[in-house]
Amino acid sequence: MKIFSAEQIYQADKSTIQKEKIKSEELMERAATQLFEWMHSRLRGTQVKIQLFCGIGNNGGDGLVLARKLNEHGYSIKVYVVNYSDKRSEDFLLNLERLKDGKVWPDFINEESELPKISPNDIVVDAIFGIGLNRAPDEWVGNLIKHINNSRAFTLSVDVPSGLPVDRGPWEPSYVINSSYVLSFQVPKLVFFLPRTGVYVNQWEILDIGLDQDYISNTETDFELIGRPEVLPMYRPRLKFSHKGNYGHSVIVGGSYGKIGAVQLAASSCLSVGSGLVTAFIPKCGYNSLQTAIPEVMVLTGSREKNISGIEIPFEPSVIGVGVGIGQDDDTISAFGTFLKKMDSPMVIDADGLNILSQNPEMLSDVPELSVLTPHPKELERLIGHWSSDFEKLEKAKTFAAQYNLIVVIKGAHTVTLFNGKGYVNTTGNPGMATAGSGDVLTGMITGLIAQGYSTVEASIFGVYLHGLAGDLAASTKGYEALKASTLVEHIGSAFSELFRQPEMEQKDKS
Ligand SMILES: NC(=O)C1=CN([C@@H]2O[C@H](COP(=O)(O)OP(=O)(O)OC[C@H]3O[C@@H](n4cnc5c(N)ncnc54)[C@H](O)[C@@H]3O)[C@@H](O)[C@H]2O)[C@@H](O)CC1
Ligand SMILES: [K+]
Repeated sequence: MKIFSAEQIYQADKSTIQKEKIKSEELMERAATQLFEWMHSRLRGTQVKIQLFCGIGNNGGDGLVLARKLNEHGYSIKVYVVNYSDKRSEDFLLNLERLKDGKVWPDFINEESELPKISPNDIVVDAIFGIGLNRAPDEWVGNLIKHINNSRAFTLSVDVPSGLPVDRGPWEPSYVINSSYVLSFQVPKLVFFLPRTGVYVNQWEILDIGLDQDYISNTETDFELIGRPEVLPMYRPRLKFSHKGNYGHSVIVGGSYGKIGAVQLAASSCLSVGSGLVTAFIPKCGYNSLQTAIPEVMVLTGSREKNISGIEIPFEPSVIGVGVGIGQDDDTISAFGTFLKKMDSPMVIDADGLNILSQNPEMLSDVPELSVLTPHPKELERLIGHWSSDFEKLEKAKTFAAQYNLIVVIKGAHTVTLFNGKGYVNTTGNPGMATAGSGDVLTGMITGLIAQGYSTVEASIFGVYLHGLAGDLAASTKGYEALKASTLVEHIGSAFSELFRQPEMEQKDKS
């Protein structure tokens, strides 16, 4: 699903209005009807107190239309207009009159007003600011937002949490609504998925308000949300008359004394994702344990006992995954540098492989083009330097990826794969996956997909999605805390099956 910028959303809005020859107030009515139906289907007339806080723009207008509909259906409502400016939008004013026609008189809140009482049992509708926010809210509006957050009431945000800009970080982090649920119009917003801004969004859902489909499908976006519909077409089915030679020979280079497990995890996940053959290249100390742990994996060792000091692979591998558990011994660093110079087909680089690159940036130009780098935030910072917001991080990482023609996979709650100026935002995974070895599994999976003929960018997007899905399936039986990286590997098979599972038909109760 495409992730639009605020500007593109306004454009989609305009294009819908022109094409359908409707007025903007009709689009607002349509949007707010969706909001109302969402609430009504859940509340079914329950007499809970609903407090609606509406700004003076179109987000506030949506709130007023919702208030009118809730009132018409007998809900117990209280409407506040957060009067932060006298530049009221036309559709806001129109709907204010319509609300009054229904005998609902909103209270106007301004700088001097007392903060209204909100009980934890109330429902708050947050329609103060939408995507039009373009500067920090005034202090008194910020205080109202803090007051709503402190109330612990269930807070339903219209389109976006108020105070959260969609194309940058917030000016003042405490002046943003902590939403229990965001009902966002038509398209998801990038800020929902980034670590510093996603914290304001507990749950979100998209409401389809019928914006112009031609505009949506013909418009290129900088970011895309990756779910099942996006990865399914990437899947390459295994053929009946195929043999292991059709699915590539992966090599995992890594390991050092005490860190052979990293290679074990990467190699076994590489096999489980379907690589035809897997060879591990490790220092001698890991030979017995690795051969014993995974009989399917072939093992080559270097000349040293505890670390890698030279990398010789006596055949032409389909792809190489390098760096897991490799350590940063001086000889390992120079062996890695020589290896990069020698190789010209893309590889997957992780962990200490990345740390070596950040400490020896001259090696970056030897990394084969279209290789995949899989940093977690600390490793990324070592590579590209410090950032002050998620947006700056993404820009810097994009520039870095473009400079060396690489794919950069920024690991996190919503892993973002960056390639060719575009970001692919993953939707699978859970906090149980924040555990030792989880990244080694991802490296093995991406490597194993490349071995089978997936392009390096597809392998990254698909691998990240499957890795998260395996984690979600593992968490459904193990919970978060007990989830180990090896459990992830065990669930790779079910993750593939899950991709093709048809949603169960709803059973109709005939009794
Ligand atoms: N295309 C869509 O998706 C639709 C959008 N609609 C709604 O329209 C919203 C956008 O409406 P608007 O463009 O009117 O903007 P907002 O309602 O988000 O903000 C209102 C106005 O306040 C001003 N403002 C911005 N920051 C401020 C600040 N810190 N202090 C004081 N004033 C500030 C700006 O002039 C802004 O236009 C969306 O979020 C959505 O809720 C819906 O009505 C219908 C369709
Ligand atoms: K809002």
